Parts: sequence; structure tokens; C-alpha cells
Amino acid sequence: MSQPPIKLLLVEDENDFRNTCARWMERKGHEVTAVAGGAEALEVCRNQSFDVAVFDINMPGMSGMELLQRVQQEKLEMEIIILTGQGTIESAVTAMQMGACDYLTKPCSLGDLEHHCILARDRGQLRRENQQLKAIISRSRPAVELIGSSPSMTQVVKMIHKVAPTDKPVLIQGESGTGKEVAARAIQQCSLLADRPFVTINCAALPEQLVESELFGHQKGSFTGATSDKPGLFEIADGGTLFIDEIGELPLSLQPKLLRVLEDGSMRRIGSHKERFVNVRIIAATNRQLAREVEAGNFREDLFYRINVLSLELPPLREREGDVDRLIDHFLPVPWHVEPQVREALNRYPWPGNVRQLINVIQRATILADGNDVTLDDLPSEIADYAEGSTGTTAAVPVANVDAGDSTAAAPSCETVPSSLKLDDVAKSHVLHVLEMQKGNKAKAARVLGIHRRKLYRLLDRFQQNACENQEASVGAAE
Ligand SMILES: Nc1ncnc2c1ncn2[C@@H]1O[C@H](COP(=O)(O)OP(=O)(O)OP(=O)(O)O)[C@@H](O)[C@H]1O
Repeated sequence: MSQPPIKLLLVEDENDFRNTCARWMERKGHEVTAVAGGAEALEVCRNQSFDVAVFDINMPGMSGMELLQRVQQEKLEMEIIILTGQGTIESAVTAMQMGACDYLTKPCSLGDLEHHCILARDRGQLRRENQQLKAIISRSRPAVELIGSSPSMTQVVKMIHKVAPTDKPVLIQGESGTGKEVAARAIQQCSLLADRPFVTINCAALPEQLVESELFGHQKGSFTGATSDKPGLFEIADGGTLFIDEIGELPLSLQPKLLRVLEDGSMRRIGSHKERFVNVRIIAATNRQLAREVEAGNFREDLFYRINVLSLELPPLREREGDVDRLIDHFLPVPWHVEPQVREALNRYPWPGNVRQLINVIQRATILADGNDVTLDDLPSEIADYAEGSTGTTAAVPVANVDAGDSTAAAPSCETVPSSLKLDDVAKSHVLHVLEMQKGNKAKAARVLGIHRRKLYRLLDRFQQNACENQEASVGAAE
């Protein structure tokens, strides 16, 4: 036998059958503990670990079903095979819904018994390996570094250290890209669960049916596409932390199910009657004002109070004094440098996409930069316009007022534009004027206009096309 022996628990009240099975399995090299009843079996498996257990379903006293339930409740890890008489297949199916992995119908051949035990042992090994790998992947992520030492971020870090050691749920609120997931990971790493799994789900990224199946798992056949049993993230995160991102998007229909897990740790997979118990710390995040969602009837009030035991508000980047520079220095790879004007623009820009947007802008700039110096040309025009000399309001104003701080881009005021002119003519005249002032440099012209370079190219093409069409039309008229 190349595989290690199976540690088997055999629970069967019929003496002859029990003894025959036990002897056969022992002769095959396995380690067998054979008992005649449920109560005795429970006692044994509290003190010893087994790979596989075979429970007869019909036993006096504690039945195989009851035994199965008790073993599950006490989280005694082993693969369970149910042994059933002819005509009781239905109860075997119920047993599998309750967590048994297989069933055998009596009388069964001894060869079959060993074969099913080997399959069960292998399945258990795979399941454990899978759980271990998931935990390893989650632990092997690089240590979380929450960059920022502005007064508002210092407060956040203080709060993280206060909430981390408890096992209470935490609600993290803040605009998109402010670092809510980074903060959640920081809480987990400072908590007693630091070496346990950290599992994440984003409710906004999945359709309703999938959110339910991801969170709570499903039973094979419970809906089209459920081709096998699948544990939910609550089960996978058992003993660790579950980060529920965008909890404000959690469908109302699922909110009672989440409330139940928060209240007593109980849950059921989709399509299963079996109640499971998990012990998971919840960290939730949202960029919505959850209290307002409660008022609007989109979020249950009881659930809100459950998850809002401890809360953390991540400030937007525009309110973190000095942090833009710290983030630039952290995320700008060596050997790139940024020009002072670039720093200026980055510090003045209001960052609606917060830290995520800043990181993207830095990465983009290092790709576009000629050499290692990031210049204003390497920033998106709406950000470059915030450099010194610019009012920083160009991105939001209409074309006719573009860049009031830049005399080269002065556009005709509303009063000086004849009302008979078409909008396209005004745009053309303004674009060509700016281009001329920038000595034909399209990148600079695009920046002054507050549009992307590609858009400027498209506009120039369109003006040229219109001019050709007008010319053809006037030639046609003359003919
Ligand atoms: N203080 C920070 N220090 C280092 N990196 C940060 C910080 N804040 C955010 N980031 C980085 O910014 C990006 C966005 O962060 P994160 O996903 O945590 O934001 P979020 O608030 O959860 O966004 P969303 O609401 O869109 O899910 C990530 O790449 C993250 O690593």
C-alpha cells in the first residue's frame, strides 16, 4: 500500500458485520476503531482524530444521523460515510446534505467499503490542502503599509490600533480609493487573527445570486450551474477575517442572512437545510453614507447597528495635509524624479479618485516620461493645469473660459462673439488660436484647452473635414 493507512472509525451496532468489516480493513493495513453505538463514538472522536468515519444510520440510542449532527456541531474534522439499508436512500441523501461525503448501501462488499474509504480520505486531504493554500496565499501578501502622516491619517492609525485587538465588527467608510481595503488589512494584521485567513468579497462586483453563493456557498444542484457542493467565503474564512467591500451594495434580500451570521454565527448554504456555525470577524467597507441608506430604506437598520459597532472614517486625499508628497515619494520608483511644478500640480489637484488615482497618475507619468524626469507634459492635462500660474479650475469650465490665468489662451468673451456664429465655428477659432499661441505644440495646446491630446487631434481632423466639405459645396454652388 503506497498511501498511508486510513485512520477509520467504524460505528455499527450489528456485531458480525462490524467485526467482519474491522478485520478486513485491518488486514488491508488500516487503523480501525470499531464501536457499537453513537454515544461511544462521540466520546472516542472527541479524544482521537480520524481520517474517515463510517456511521450506520439505524442504531438504537443515538442514530447515525444524530451522531453526524453532533460531530458537525462540535466541528470534529473527518470525512463521514453513511451506511444505510435498502429503501432508506432518502435519508442517505439528507445525510449528505448535512455534511456526510458519501453513502454505502448494506449489504456492501468489503472491497467497496475500502474503495469508498480511500476516496473519502483523499477528498479530505484535498480539502485540507485547499484550505491551507488559501491561508498561505492570504498570509504571503506583502505587509500592509498605510502611507500618510497627516493629522487626519494619524487619527486613523490610532483608531486602527484601538479596534484591531477586539473581535467586534468594524465599518470603514470613505470615498473610493481612500484606502479602505488597506485599512482593513492593517486591522487584521494588528489583530490576534493576523496569521489566520483574510478573505475578501466585493458586493458591487457580483450579481445578487453570485454574492449569495460566494458568501454562503451552495449545495450541488441548488441552481443551474451548481454542479458541485461549494463552501462559501464564511466557511473559508472560519477562524479568520472576512472583508466585505461595498457592503452598501449588499442586496436587501441577503441582509437578514448576514445579520444571522453576525448574531449567532449560524448560516446555511444555498439549497441546504444543514445549519453550519462559523466564527468569523467581519470588517465591512462602503463609500456610501450607510446611515442615509438606512433612511432611504436600502439598508436594514438592525444590520447597520450590528456592523457599525466600531467605525473608521478614511479622509479624502485632498484633506490629508502633506500626504500627496509622501505618497509620491513612496510610489515613484527609483530612478524617476518629479519636477517642482509637477509636485505643485499634484498637491493642488483635488483627487476625486483619491490615492488610487494618484498612484495611477504616477505610474502613467513614469511610462510617458522621456528619461527619468517627470514633467508637466507627462501628466493628464486636467491635472497639469493645476501647476503654478494656473487657477486650477480649467477642467470644469466651458471652452470659452479656458485657462483664465493663461493670457496666451484668452478666448473671446460672450459679448464679443457674434450670436450668428455656430458653436463649431467658435470652437474651431478658439482651438486654432490656442494652437497658434503655443507655436503649434499640440501637447501644450491640449493642456491649455483642458482636453486630451487625442481629442485635439480628432477636433483638428474634424475641422479639416468640414473645411473640405464646405469647399466642395461652394464649388458645386458656383458650377
Ligand atoms: N494610505 C495608503 N498607503 C498606501 N497605499 C494606499 C493607501 N491608500 C490607498 N492605497 C492604495 O490605493 C489603492 C486603492 O486602495 P483601496 O482599494 O484600499 O481603496 P478603497 O477605499 O477600498 O477603494 P474602493 O472604495 O474603490 O474599493 C490600492 O492600490 C492601495 O494599495
